[in-house]
Order: sequence, then structure tokens, then C-alpha cells
Amino acid sequence: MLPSDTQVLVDAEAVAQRACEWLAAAAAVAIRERGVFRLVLAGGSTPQRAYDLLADTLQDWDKWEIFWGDERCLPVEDGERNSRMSLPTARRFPIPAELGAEAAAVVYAQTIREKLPFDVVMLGMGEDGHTASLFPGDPSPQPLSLKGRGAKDKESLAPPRPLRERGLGGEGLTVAVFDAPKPPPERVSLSVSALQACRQQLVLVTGAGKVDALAQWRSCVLLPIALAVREDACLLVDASAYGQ
Ligand SMILES: O=C1O[C@H](COP(=O)(O)O)[C@@H](O)[C@H](O)[C@H]1O
Repeated sequence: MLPSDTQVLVDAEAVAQRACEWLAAAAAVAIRERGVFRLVLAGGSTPQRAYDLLADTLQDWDKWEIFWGDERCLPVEDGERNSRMSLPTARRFPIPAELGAEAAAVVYAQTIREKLPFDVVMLGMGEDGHTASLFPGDPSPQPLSLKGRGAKDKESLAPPRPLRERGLGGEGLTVAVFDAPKPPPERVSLSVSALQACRQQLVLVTGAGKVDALAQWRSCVLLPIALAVREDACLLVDASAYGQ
């Protein structure tokens, strides 16, 4: 089941523009009410345009703190690191995935524990329905928030994969992943609990490659994206991903 605030927009550019406006508004409220805006960035290619648009706007960047929902275990300078996608704030809290998945998961759980709840968690969705670095077959327990959402007990169309997962981050906030089906196999992800420990979630999904996974999510298949996204999230999707 998709969130009630699902907005189908004409194309990826419209999604990026709406995301930029939405984030600027959320930041203004957070800074006015609490003096800081804590944002978890999504990785992958989808949100890059929204980040570029946002970087060109005037914001209280010194009051923004940015975190990442997942990271690939690659050298710090690698162009495939999600931490390469950023915003012009000095207060960055990248996942130290260069330490290896287990150590980074432990360190990052300590980093974020002090920062919860986040103001906004951004999420993307892979073509297989993964989000952050939580892939189909991930044995993480289902969140309680799934109850009452009309979810059916269907198997994902993707065959379950026995991901080796260790919730070593303390309090189940982070996950060390060792055999992700999308390269690189070693990654660190926030857990479902941490991805939901926020005031608001913003989900961006674009492109025809996502149409099958989005259709599964709509029909309550328990993909990782369906487990991680709360009913009260804002989902911005373009027409091609929605199948229009
Ligand atoms: O591997 C990842 O994929 C998802 C989706 O990426 P996209 O390129 O299809 O936008 C992303 O949300 C995640 O952060 C990333 O590590």
C-alpha cells in the first residue's frame, strides 16, 4: 500500500523540483522550531537533481545536519560512495564505510543515537524494491507500523536471498550487509527502525525501470521499501514509474 500522500508528477524534473520545495519548507519549520534541521539523504542516482536544485537555493546551511541512509564499502574518494552526494553544509555525518561494514555499522549507530529523531529521512527505491541497502530477502523483523495498513502476507516476487546481516550497531539502528545483490556487495544501512525514527519521510521514485517494483508495493508485497516507508510519508513519483 502506498502512502496516502502519494503525488504522481509528470517527469523526474518535476519530482526533483517538488522535492526541493518540500525540503526547503521542512527545513524552515525545523529551524524555526528547534534551531536545527536533521536530514538523512538517500543515495543512488534519483535524488541527485533535487540536491543540485536545493544547493542553488538560499538556506540556513549552518543549521543543517546531514546524514546518510546507506553507504557502500568503498574508499572515501570513490565516485560510487553515497557520501559524494552532498549539500553545502559543513555539518556532515557520513557513514565511515571505509572501515568495513561491521565496524562502520557500530560507529554510525553511536553517531546517530544522539541525533534521533531525524527531521526528515529521504528514501529511494531500487528496481528490485530495495531501499537504502535493505534488499529483498533481508531477514530484518517487520516494523509494528505495518500492522493495520492492509498489507497482505504475500511473498515478494523476488526470491528471498539469505543476506548475511548483523545488527551490530546497538539498539538495531544500523545493519552491516555483506552480499547485496547490487554492487558493491558490502554496505552499511540504517535499519527499518532508524529509517522510521523521524518526523517525516520523503520518498522519490522515478523512471520506467521502477514500474514493476512500484506495482508490487501498491499491491502490498512486502518489499523492503514497503517495510521502511510509513503510511504518513510523502511519496513523489513520476508518471513513468507509476505506469502512466
Ligand atoms: O543502491 C542504492 O540504490 C537505491 C536506489 O538507487 P537509484 O539509483 O535507483 O536511485 C538508493 O536509494 C540507495 O541509497 C542506493 O545505495
